[in-house]
Amino acid sequence: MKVRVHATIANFGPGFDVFGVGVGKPYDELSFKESDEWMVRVKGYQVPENSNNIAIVSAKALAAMVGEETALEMKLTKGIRPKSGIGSSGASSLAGALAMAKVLGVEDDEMILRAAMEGERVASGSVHGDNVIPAYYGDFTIIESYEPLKIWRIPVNFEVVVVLPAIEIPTSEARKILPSKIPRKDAIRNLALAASLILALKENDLQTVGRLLDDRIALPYRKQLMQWYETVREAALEAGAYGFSVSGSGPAVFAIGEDVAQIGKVIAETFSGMDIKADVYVTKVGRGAIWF
Ligand SMILES: Nc1ncnc2c1ncn2[C@@H]1O[C@H](COP(=O)(O)OP(=O)(O)O)[C@@H](O)[C@H]1O
Ligand SMILES: N[C@@H](CCOP(=O)(O)O)C(=O)O
Repeated sequence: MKVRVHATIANFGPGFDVFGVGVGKPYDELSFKESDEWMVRVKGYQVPENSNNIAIVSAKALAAMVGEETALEMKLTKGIRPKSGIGSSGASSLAGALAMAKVLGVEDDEMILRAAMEGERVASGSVHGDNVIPAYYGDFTIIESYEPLKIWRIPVNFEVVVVLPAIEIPTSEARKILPSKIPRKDAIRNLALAASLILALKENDLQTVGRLLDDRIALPYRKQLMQWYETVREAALEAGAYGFSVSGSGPAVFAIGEDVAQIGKVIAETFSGMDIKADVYVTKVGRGAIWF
């Protein structure tokens, strides 16, 4: 049995820790079977091949929730680079939870998601569901609350380009640098951007969605980790992007527009001009986890 879990764009502009959406590539794939002892083998990007692998962490969390001590033998094909900003830890966490759910016959969405978030807790030092939740559903998701877990879903299916520069930004580091308080005017601005973006999304008005891809909660502070941000953003907009922003905690960036392939090419060329190699993923949003 195999499960494929796609990358995600968390935050999606003004929705820090609340908005997220699944994208078609890259993705992790996990094959698994019940076993007498825990084992994970990894191909692709290197992550731990022991109990520190968060696919094991979340699989164990799900088994514990139902009082089982089942172990799995897993083979992880790691297609999403860690410390990328496109939900690498979230994808593997969800894959592990889904694997255990399949073996134990658990179909409760909330249980699977909460188990997956335990993997995120280990990877990033805090529980945030804005990778695992959109990775599960694929839809554009809005997390209203965690207790109780209340999620709003907006089906989406538009083109996006994700560009991943050869830079690493651990999510944990990108969260540590955030202030515990922000100016009221910035909170109000983000409220306005987020509410307006949801309405534009519901109307499939992508030009307006693009215009609203700003953020005053995390981006102003994280730019210190991405000195290149404004240069790349300007190049994307000049290439015709409706909007551009950082994916998750970065360094991956994304853009929407008429010709996302051309926009992605220009973004990669801009990085290249700074001697930074970048991978370009021209894909679509709205891709959730799939069994095959
Ligand atoms: N299966 C896994 N997939 C991704 N990261 C893993 C996995 N197992 C352990 N890790 C560790 O979790 C951390 C994930 O880093 P993080 O910055 O959260 O990635 P991302 O921002 O891409 O989600 C890394 O230190 C990585 O080595
Ligand atoms: N809301 C989180 C999202 C982290 O996403 P990742 O893909 O960088 O792990 C944050 O901004 O810290």
